[in-house]
Amino acid sequence: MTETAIAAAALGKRFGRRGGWALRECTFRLPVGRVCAVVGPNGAGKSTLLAHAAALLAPTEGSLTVLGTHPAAARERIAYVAQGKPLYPQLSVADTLLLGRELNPARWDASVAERIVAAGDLDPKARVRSLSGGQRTRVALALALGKRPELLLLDEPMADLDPLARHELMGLLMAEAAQYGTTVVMSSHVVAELEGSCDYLLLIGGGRVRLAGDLDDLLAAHLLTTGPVRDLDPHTVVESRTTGRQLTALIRPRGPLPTDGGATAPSLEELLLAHLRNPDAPALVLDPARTPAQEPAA
Ligand SMILES: Nc1ncnc2c1ncn2[C@@H]1O[C@H](COP(=O)(O)OP(=O)(O)OP(=O)(O)O)[C@@H](O)[C@H]1O
Repeated sequence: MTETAIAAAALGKRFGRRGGWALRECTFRLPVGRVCAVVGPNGAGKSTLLAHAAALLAPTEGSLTVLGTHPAAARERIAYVAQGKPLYPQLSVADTLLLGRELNPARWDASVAERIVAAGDLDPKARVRSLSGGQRTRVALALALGKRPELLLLDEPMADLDPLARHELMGLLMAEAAQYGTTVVMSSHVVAELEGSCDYLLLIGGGRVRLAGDLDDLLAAHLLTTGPVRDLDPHTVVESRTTGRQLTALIRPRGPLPTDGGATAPSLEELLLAHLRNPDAPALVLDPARTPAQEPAA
């Protein structure tokens, strides 16, 4: 079994010859068995990246391998829940699960799929077209998890679920992933949804990788410092703000810190917001094979 779930090397995608680049020079590696959050502003390229991993799009330049092979060759071992949760509207819930079984005869786990559907009080005879957005999400997740995938790709999976359903399905997702060692790659805008469930982070901005690596390593590579206004050299500054004579900054320390101020580890939200507010901050891509990882030149 391969150790790498997804490896991108200088991956670039351009829609049409004259279109802009949706992804550019994306290089990162996601080890298997991790729960990876894909984060970034609207239009950053998250869905485009997930669609490449699901073999629905081909790179314009560079390459992407999934579970050690070409994405198309890994299709059987992958489940993908796209943003619009496409399902057959005319099929009933029960027939949708039946189709899941027929399409995945060697892998299908009816018990998990039926458990997910039953927990939502869905009538198995109800047609998919009659379901609410959140109920459709539940069926799409049942179909995806019933496949017992090695890699589960979820594009904003929880967006239309109510808080209770979100909590329940995230818990179930994490339990399934832990039990079967499933790699989960999940795009989301909701930091609270990611905190406590994801252990790997991929932040994309403007089609480029801004942060990639083990979440704890990325958090440990940053410090939130406060103190008198000063030159922050030689540290890498992601964001700095001055209030009166006080300077607050999110930095990647390089060498000793000044002793006349405070420094705390940032939360995931502080890390993300600082990078989102400062799209020109240098990227940090940590190679999972190397610890401590080196920060590439900006
Ligand atoms: N089929 C397409 N044809 C042309 N341009 C596209 C197509 N799909 C995506 N794009 C463009 O590629 C860029 C990235 O889009 P993508 O949907 O991957 O972003 P995203 O990060 O998933 O955004 P959101 O958070 O809004 O879902 C955008 O500029 C978008 O307009």
